Amino acid sequence: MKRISLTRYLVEQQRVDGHIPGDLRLLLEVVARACKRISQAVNKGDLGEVMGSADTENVQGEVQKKLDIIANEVLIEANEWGGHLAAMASEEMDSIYLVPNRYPQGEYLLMFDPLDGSSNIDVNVSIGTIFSVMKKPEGSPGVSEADFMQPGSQQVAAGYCVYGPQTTLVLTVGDGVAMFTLDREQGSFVLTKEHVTIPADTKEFAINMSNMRHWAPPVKRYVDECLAGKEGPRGKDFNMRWVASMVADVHRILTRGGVFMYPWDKRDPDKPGKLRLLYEANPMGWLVEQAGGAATNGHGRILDITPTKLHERVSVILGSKNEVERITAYHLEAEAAK
Ligand SMILES: O=P(O)(O)OC[C@H]1O[C@](O)(COP(=O)(O)O)[C@@H](O)[C@@H]1O
Ligand SMILES: [Mg+2]
Ligand SMILES: [Mg+2]
Repeated sequence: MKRISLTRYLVEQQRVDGHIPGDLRLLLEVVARACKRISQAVNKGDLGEVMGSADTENVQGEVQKKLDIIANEVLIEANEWGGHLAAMASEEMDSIYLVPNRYPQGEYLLMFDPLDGSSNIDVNVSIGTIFSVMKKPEGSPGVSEADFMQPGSQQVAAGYCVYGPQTTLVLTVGDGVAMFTLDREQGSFVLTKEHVTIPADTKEFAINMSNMRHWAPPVKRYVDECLAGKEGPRGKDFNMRWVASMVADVHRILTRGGVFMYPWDKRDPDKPGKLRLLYEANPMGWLVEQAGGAATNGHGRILDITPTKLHERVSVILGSKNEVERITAYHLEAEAAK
């Protein structure tokens, strides 16, 4: 099979298909380079100074791991000087990061979860980086947090890099989903899957079952029906998986189908969900849609939500289309019955 590098794939997206402008291509190459560096740090594990807690908290009150901070710094350092970006936003930073004046200013906004699945770092289970790219709204002078308040449908690129047994970068620029495996000897990402497609039906669901007693009735109804198996209303047995790293759970769904849920629950009723809209739900939602799946918050399409704050949280249901539609219909039915 002909080896196609990420660089070549992106050049083809730019030149042959005209899908992306040159500066977006260069920006994506920089993000990929940063992911390679994060992958190296992850692989060092206990041999490097990368494991354990940093004994600090992020703006969301979560204890930061050393790797959360390292990954955040790697992404900023790699991206701030290239001239493609206006600003960045990250799970690990309270407010937006403006490209310093000493560097050329670009027109793109980059959002990222530098290290997703933090609780899995110390136990050597797959973790990853999630990213989303949008354009600064036209005509807006300077750059401010308001520029980031665009629905996910405005994304021009989105992806993640999963650091597992293999390091795999998964990308969409609106022309389907492609996967690139890191060839560690060559130091380059090589195209290993194109036109990724999620089957519309599945027999596998992913949810943190320990929260069952807190779920809303439509979520409980769906999972109860799955658990009832062949003898239940679905007439088939279901399997369950929960890695507790969204990147790894979504990667499985892009690879073999399934449905992933991190729904609203009544532990903290004012919080719409656990996952963040701008740098977790939006990029994953778009990837899943580009692979033929669906992504909703139980009520409507995630990509249609206009955010009101940088670290906005959202309820997430994504994956195989027919299952996501079923769970969303259960929510809408419950609402209509109120
Ligand atoms: O520990 P829980 O409740 O199962 O939550 C797991 C979820 O939290 C996350 O780890 C949140 O991401 P961060 O590690 O980036 O905060 C998701 O990746 C994952 O799906
Ligand atoms: Mg995360
Ligand atoms: Mg994180």
